[in-house]
Amino acid sequence: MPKTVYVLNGPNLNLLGLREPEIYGHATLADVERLCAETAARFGLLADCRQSNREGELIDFIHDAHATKAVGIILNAGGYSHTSIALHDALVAVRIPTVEVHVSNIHARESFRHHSFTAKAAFASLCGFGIDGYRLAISGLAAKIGASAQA
Ligand SMILES: O=C1C[C@@](O)(C(=O)O)C[C@@H](O)[C@@H]1O
Repeated sequence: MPKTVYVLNGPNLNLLGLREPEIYGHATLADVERLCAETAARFGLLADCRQSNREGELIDFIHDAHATKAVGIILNAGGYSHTSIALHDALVAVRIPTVEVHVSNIHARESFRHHSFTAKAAFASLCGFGIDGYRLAISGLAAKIGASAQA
C-alpha cells in the first residue's frame, strides 16, 4: 500500500481557472490535482486530493490525515490561511509534516495576506510559483520524509 500525502485546498480554490486569472492563472483545480497525483507517484506516494469551502471540513480532513496515517500534508487554505487559528491548531495537533502552498505571491499583495497562521504550523511554505508550487511542495516533502524518486 503506497504512503499517502493529503493535498488540501480551501475556499474558492474550486474556482481556479475562473477566478482572477491575472493573479491565479488559467489552470483549474483538476489540473492541480492531476499534477499532484503525477508528482506524488514519481516518489512512490499516493495523493489524496480534497477541497472544501468550509473551515470545519478542512479541519476534519486534517484529522482524517492523522487517522489514516498520512505521511504528509500539502495545504493551500486560501483565505483561511490568514484567519484560522483553528486550522493552525489542527495541524499542530496531528504533527504531520506539512508544506503550505499559495498559487500567488501573497507577500506582493494586500497586507492582510502577508500573515499566515497555517504557515506557522508548516515546516515550509511556497508562494508565487503558480500551480507549479504544488509540484515543488510535494518534491520538498518527499525529500523531507525520505521518499526517493522511483526509477
Ligand atoms: O484564496 C486565496 C488563494 C491563495 O491561497 C493563493 O493560492 O494564492 C492566496 C490567498 O490570499 C487567497 O485568499
